[in-house]
Amino acid sequence: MEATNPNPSSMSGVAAASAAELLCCANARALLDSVDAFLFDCDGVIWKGDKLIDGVPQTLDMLRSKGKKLVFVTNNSTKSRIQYANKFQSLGLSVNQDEIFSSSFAAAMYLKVNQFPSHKKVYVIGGEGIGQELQLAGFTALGGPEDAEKRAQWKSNCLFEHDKDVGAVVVGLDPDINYYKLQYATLCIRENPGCLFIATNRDSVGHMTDLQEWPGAGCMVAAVCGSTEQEPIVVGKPSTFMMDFLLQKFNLTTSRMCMVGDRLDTDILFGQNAGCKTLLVLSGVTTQSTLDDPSNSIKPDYYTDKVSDILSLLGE
Ligand SMILES: O=C(O)COP(=O)(O)O
Ligand SMILES: [Mg+2]
Repeated sequence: MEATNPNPSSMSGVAAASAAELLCCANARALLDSVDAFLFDCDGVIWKGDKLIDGVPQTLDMLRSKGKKLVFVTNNSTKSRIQYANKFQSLGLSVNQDEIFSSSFAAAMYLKVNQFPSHKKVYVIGGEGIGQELQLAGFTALGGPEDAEKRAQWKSNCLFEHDKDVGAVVVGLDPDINYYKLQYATLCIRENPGCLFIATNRDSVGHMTDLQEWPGAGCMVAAVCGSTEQEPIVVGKPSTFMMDFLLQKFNLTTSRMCMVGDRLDTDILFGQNAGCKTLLVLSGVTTQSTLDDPSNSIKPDYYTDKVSDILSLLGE
């Protein structure tokens, strides 16, 4: 089975030439006038864990009232699109499932567009969201939350069995990762001929709760890279794989879109890779000093503290 990396160049980093501009009244107005759609990252932009960031509902309402299309693109794979729609609703935001693009959905769509055979199975290191999206796409998922309590046994004359029909391993954020899952995924990738290794994303850390950052999917992916000595196909940001779905769904032009995110190496690079305008918010994992550090080559077009600055700067 052949499958290609959806966007190999995206991992190398694309440096924007000019320095980021602080968002102000004048450029906020110009930005609003020059785009038809805003793509929002979620963790660190819309919410932190289960806590909404101040001013988000009013800002989204204002943008919608001006006829802007709003789309939500998250690398957090723990939920499916249906589960995300419920989360938005529980936070008082009315967002349709069709407006949400999660890396869990991207993993299932990657298999679909690459015609992954339906008789093959997918082993998952990750949360419920990946399994749900795989099922909705007609695939059989193994592992995930079901293997949360399993223990690998080191006993002589005892072979760790794995399913030879697993044709892909998907690795995402998994708070219940364990040695059993690592052995399972490793055997599939190393021993099942042609088995794909797909990563939902490689974020180093994220605001899984409102008060602090936690290890992201990058560390789960790194564990499997370590044991298999293979590099994964990454379907989440900064790969533009999800962008293709988004553009198919909504009739949008990338140069008239603005990606709003809190990470440089995923969100801002994703926006730049696709040819969108980019706005970094400092309400998540990136600090002003990281942005300004001479070693940082990823410069957004604009930056500001938080999403609701758009509202206040426009005097709405
Ligand atoms: O939680 C993560 O790993 C990243 O999620 P985000 O893309 O919504 O910021
Ligand atoms: Mg984020």
